[in-house]
Amino acid sequence: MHLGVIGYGNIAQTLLDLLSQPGAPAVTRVTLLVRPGKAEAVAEATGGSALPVATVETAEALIAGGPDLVVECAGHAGVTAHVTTVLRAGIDTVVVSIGAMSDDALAAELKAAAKAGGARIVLPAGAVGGIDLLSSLSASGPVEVTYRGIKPPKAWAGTPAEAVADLDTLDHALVFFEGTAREAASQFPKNANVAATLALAGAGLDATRVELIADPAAAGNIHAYEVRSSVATYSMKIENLPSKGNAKTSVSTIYSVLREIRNRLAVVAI
Ligand SMILES: NC(=O)C1=CN([C@@H]2O[C@H](COP(=O)(O)OP(=O)(O)OC[C@H]3O[C@@H](n4cnc5c(N)ncnc54)[C@H](OP(=O)(O)O)[C@@H]3O)[C@@H](O)[C@H]2O)C=CC1
Ligand SMILES: O=C([O-])CC(=O)C(=O)O
Repeated sequence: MHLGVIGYGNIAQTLLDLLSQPGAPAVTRVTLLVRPGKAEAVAEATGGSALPVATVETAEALIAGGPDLVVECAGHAGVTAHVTTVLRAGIDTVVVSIGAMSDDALAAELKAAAKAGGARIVLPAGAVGGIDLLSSLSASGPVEVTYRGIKPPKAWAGTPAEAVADLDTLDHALVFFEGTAREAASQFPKNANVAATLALAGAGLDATRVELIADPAAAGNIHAYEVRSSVATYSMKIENLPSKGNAKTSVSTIYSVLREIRNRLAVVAI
């Protein structure tokens, strides 16, 4: 597989490492799409990689190389800037920054581009689990979903949480946001992609209730949610290890991307 990757931050860097390990999915080369002016530095940084890595600065250059699959891990701005072009070129794209789909106009544009190009938008489970069951249940009738995203205070740095609390001195768990998944995804683009994932799999962006919590005692990034439907009721709590390179992003997100790649190449997809 020739893999295209949009962004070269925490997720992309670790993904490249994982793809270079023995037993990794059979990705034979990678093209990275980075911000204008950064290609040379990134090419230097990836020079020692076990995989051949090319670095480009435009979506046009990315698609010209003919990748078999593209993974977006460049935040909501990266989705807006590049994914439409990739989909219109007929290349399936794994969109990690799922919260970008909470913008109805952008979501419609992405879907239209995918349809025109004959490509698919793949939304990975990311840092959460149970999306298969939730998506299945949503076909059975109404589902009720309540989600709580709990992270240590430092993971909320640079977000509107700072207006509500002093994150450096917070000594108790604080619910600083209550609202819908759509509101959470747009106000916390680096922290509430899970809320959007649950919403898109289940009750929708305006019906999925979300609480966001800063908790100095949190054991990592915690995603907890309850689902009620006529067919099944379940609850889930995931305690995720934060990434070394970005405390906001759980390591499991990167393995979820790896799973999407593995399933594209495997005889048995699971
Ligand atoms: N679905 C899920 O469960 C999860 C989703 N996410 C999403 O994944 C995103 C990436 O996470 P992570 O890797 O940890 O974040 P990082 O901030 O470490 O990396 C993002 C990278 O994307 C680059 N970038 C931004 N805009 C563009 C652009 N227009 N073109 C090319 N590159 C661009 C950034 O460059 P620069 O530094 O120059 O801005 C940065 O290097 C998060 O922002 C979040 O939206 C994260 C965790 C879980
Ligand atoms: O990685 C995580 O734990 C979740 C996350 O940042 C998000 O939902 O955007």
